[in-house]
Formats: sequence, C-alpha cells, structure tokens
Amino acid sequence: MFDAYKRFFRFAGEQKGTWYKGMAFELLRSIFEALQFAALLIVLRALVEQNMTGATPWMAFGIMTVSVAGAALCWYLAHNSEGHADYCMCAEKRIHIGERMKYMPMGYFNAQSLGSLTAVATSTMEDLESMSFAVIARTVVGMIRTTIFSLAVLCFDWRIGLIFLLGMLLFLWVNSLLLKKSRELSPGRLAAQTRLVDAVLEYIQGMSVVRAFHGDKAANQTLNRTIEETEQQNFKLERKRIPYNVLEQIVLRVTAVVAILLSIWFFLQGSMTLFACLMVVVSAFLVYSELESAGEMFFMLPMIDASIDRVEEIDCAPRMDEGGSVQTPKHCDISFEHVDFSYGERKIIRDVSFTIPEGTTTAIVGPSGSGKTTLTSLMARFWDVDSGTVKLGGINVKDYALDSLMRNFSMVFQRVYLFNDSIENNIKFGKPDATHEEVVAAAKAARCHDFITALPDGYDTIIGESGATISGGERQRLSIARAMLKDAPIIILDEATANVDPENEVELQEAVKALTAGKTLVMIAHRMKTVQEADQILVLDQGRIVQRGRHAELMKQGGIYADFVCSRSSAESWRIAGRKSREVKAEI
Ligand SMILES: Nc1ncnc2c1ncn2[C@@H]1O[C@H](COP(=O)(O)OP(=O)(O)OP(=O)(O)O)[C@@H](O)[C@H]1O
Repeated sequence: MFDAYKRFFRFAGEQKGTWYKGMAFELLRSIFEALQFAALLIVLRALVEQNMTGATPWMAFGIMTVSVAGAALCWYLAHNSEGHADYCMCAEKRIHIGERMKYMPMGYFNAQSLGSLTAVATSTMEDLESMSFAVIARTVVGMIRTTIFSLAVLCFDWRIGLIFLLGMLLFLWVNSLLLKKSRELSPGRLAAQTRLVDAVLEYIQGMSVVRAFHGDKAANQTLNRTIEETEQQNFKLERKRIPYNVLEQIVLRVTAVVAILLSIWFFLQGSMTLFACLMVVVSAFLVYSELESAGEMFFMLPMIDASIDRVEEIDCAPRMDEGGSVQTPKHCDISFEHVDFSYGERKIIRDVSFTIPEGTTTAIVGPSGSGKTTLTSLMARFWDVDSGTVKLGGINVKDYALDSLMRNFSMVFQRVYLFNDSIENNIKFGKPDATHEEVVAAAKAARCHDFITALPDGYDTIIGESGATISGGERQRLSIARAMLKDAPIIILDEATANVDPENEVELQEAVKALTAGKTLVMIAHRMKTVQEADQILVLDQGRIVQRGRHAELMKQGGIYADFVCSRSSAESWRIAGRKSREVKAEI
C-alpha cells in the first residue's frame, strides 16, 4: 500500500509540493474538527467534577467557534490545492505524453490502437484527475488522524488506547485483502474502458459507412457488447468490494463497542474515573470517523496504480532520436544506400539506392501500393530502415535530433490532417511565429485566400475536427499553404494536387512551382506535366526501383514508365475534355 503512495507522489512530478500542501490542510481540517471533542470534554469534566463556572460554556463555545472556522478555512484551502494539483498534474502529463508521441517510432502507433491511446489521454487521465486527491488525501489523513486520536486516548488510559490501535491494525489487515482483490481486477476494468473508447471512436468515425450500408445493427451490436462488458467489469469490482467494506465497518464498530463496554467495566471495577469513562464513550464515536469515510477510497488505490501503469507505458516507449543531436547539414542532398524496409513482417522497400541532389525535382511514380509514400516517409525518418542508410546532407538521419531533421522538410500528405482550430492557426502550424501578412501571402499563393475570405469568420473560422467542415480540395490547398509557410529547403508533395478541382489546378501548379523554385522537391505525382519536367524520375515497382532517368530516356526504354504515361495521358485527355465542355481554358 505504501509503495502505491510513493509511486503516486513520484508521478505527481512538479505538483508534489501542491499535493503535500493540500494534504496538510486536509489534516489540519481534521484536527480542527476534532477540537469539538475537546470542547465537549471541558463541559463533561465540569459537569462530572461539579465545578462548572460561568467561563466554562464560553470556553467551550470559543473552542467550537475556532474549530468550525478553522475547519472551514482548511477545507477551502485543501480544496483549492486539490483542484490545482489534480488539474495541473494531469494537464502536465497530457502535454508530456503529446510531446513524447512526437518522438516515438511510427510503428508504435500501428501497434497501439487509436482507442487505447485516446483512452489514456481521456478516461485514464480523467480517472486520475477525479479520484487522486480524494483517495490519496482522505486515506492518508484517515490513518494519521486515527493514530493521533488513539495515541491521545492512550495518554488517558493505555488499555483503551491499545484497543483503538488494535482496531486500526485489524482494519488495515482487512484492507490489505481488499487491496489484493482490487489489484487483481483494476487492470481488467481499465482494459474494458479502453475497448469502450475504441468502440465508440470506431462507431463515430465509421458513421457514414454505417448509414450507407445500413450497418447500424452490426455496429450497434459491437458497441452494446462493449458497453455491457464494461458494465460487467464495474459490477464485478463492486461485488468484490462491498463484502470487504462491510467487514471493515464491522471491525471498526465492534472495536468501538468493545472499548465502550470495557471502559464501563473498568469504571464499575473502580480502575477508571467517571470522566475518563465518558470520554471513551464520546471518543469511540469519533476515533474512526475519518477512517470509516476513507474506507471505500482504499479500494481505488490500485485503480490509480493501474492508471499510472498505462500512462507510464507510453512514457517509457522508446524515443527515436535518443542517439541524435542537433545537426546543420551543409547541403540538402538526400541519399538512400541499399535501403530495406518492412512494416512488421511485410517487406515493402527492397535494396533501394538513389541520390536526390539539392535544388532538383524528383518525381516518384509507380503502381498503387509499390511503396512511394513509404519511401518519402523514410526520408524524414517517420520510420527506421531495416538495413542500409538514409542520409540528408551526407549525415545519417539517425544522427539528427528529430526536430533538427524535421526543420528541413515541408510535407503535403496524401491524407490531409487539419486541426480543430482556426484556419490561421492551421496554416501557421509549421511556423507558429508567422505574422498574419505571411499567412495571407501563403494562402494567396496556395489559392485558398478567396475561399477563406468568403467564410463568415475568414481566417478565424474554426474548422471542425480533421477539417470536417471544408471540402477535400480546400483541405488540400490549406495544407499546401501550411507547407509553403514553413519554407523548408526540401518539399515533399504526396499527390498534392489529387483533390484540387481542374479550375484551380493550373493556378495551383504555378504557385507550387514558384514556391518550390530553388528547393529540393520530391513529389509523388500523377500529373503528366510535372512528371515530364522532373530532373529525375524514379519508377518504383514492388518496392524496387525498376527505372530511373528523365522522361525522354524512360520513354525510349519502354516498360512500366511508358505504360504509366499512356494510362495517365488517356486519363488526362478525359479530364481535359471535361474541362473544355465547361469552357475552361487550360493548358496541360
Ligand atoms: N502504416 C502502415 N502499416 C502497415 N502497412 C502499411 C502502412 N502504410 C502502408 N502500408 C502498406 O505498404 C504498402 C505500400 O504503401 P504505400 O502507401 O507506400 O504505397 P504507394 O505506392 O504510395 O501507394 P498509393 O499510390 O496507393 O498511395 C501498401 O501495401 C500498404 O498497404
């Protein structure tokens, strides 16, 4: 049990001081409340010894007033510290986890379900936020107050004092059995909670599929099953807890009754004064009051422990750049030397070697699933290669601290992710200190200024989660503006123009061209014109580079590239025909 407390205070980190302060106030509150007992004793003594004076009630009244006022003040101060400690501890942990995730290998996110990571940041943290103070402070204060009370009684009458202490020891023994049960069941409860978050997330994210395919019955069944499972886990915990809690209460009440009966017997025998006997009767109702109310809280101690386990699991995950340091490359050449890479057991990239000289444009083409996106992810070390080396500016990417590596890349992903924040903040995500003018300039260059200003709140418009409130093409253009503003020397465009409508495509291509001038550009492009103009084309098939060179050379060679050009040309002629019919003059 004491290990759990020690572990918790270690976990509290910088908030440990606030925790101690809160607990000290909680203990003071409890002592102030116990002063009422002293007031009662003064009146009782005066009555028994028949020496009540006019000052006695006033003295009792004064002590009562100090007791009530002191307890109220300490209650206020304890709850202030509690709110601060709970909130700040969890906020700091959430931020810390978010920071930690930035440096984890992407494989970690494959292995961990979205639900389990979400559960840690939400329900597990909420558990810690809502339970910690109540459990830690009340249980510690309960034990301290009972000990002080028992020791005080011990000074009056050692026999009764010992009985009170014995009662507490019995209580702690039953409590250790209760903790054992709770320790067995807490991880299961947490796992069920994680599965519930997972199921709810899946249900919400797949809502459109559920509707389109009338899958509500199947989806509801899964969700209901998970809710039932969580319910069962919680009931199981409750069922196990209640008998032990009842036993704890019985132990404390029986001890109090035994103390009263014995003190009456001692009085009748003449080995105890009437006043001491009355004092024991009164104190028997008070000595365990804090411990009784903290009884249920002890059961939650292992739950806090299990929650800390989950948070620390993420905290202890390996950092990718443990061996790296801040590097400033002299140039921005990217080179792959005999690189192999697999997702788990599945080999995706096979013995790939190439160099992308600084300031050039490289197009990566190849059939779907051939590994194009994976190849670009390896450049920015989203994943670690199985063998071979990836270098930037002649330095192995593993020798960079992650931040100093990422400083060199601006990326526009195939699947654009926008944060549930204002458009302005989304654009300046890669350059938080950018001015509004810089944001507008990037938005204009990425051809999104017009649609942004047409929105009622303009640049302050909050886009829903994942950019849900704007169209695919608009999302794509915002992400291009974001990449432009970061102004890194290497730009990776993964099908950057895939969702842009034909009316905007030409303008956008021009803007991309202007902004990427003089930079190293790596693009996964399906547009013929950009591919043709590239300084180097890498043709990927089943994870191998099967052709490389400029457009004209590759066309002469025939093979996959020539087939790709044929298929793209017919697709684009189909698109051009569509655009002409809408009288859009564009040249491809
Ligand atoms: N995170 C991942 N975990 C496991 N497998 C993955 C992951 N990402 C991609 N893959 C698999 O690796 C293979 C290559 O994927 P990749 O996205 O690199 O191909 P691509 O050539 O870019 O495809 P497309 O043109 O369709 O986007 C695919 O079979 C894909 O299913």
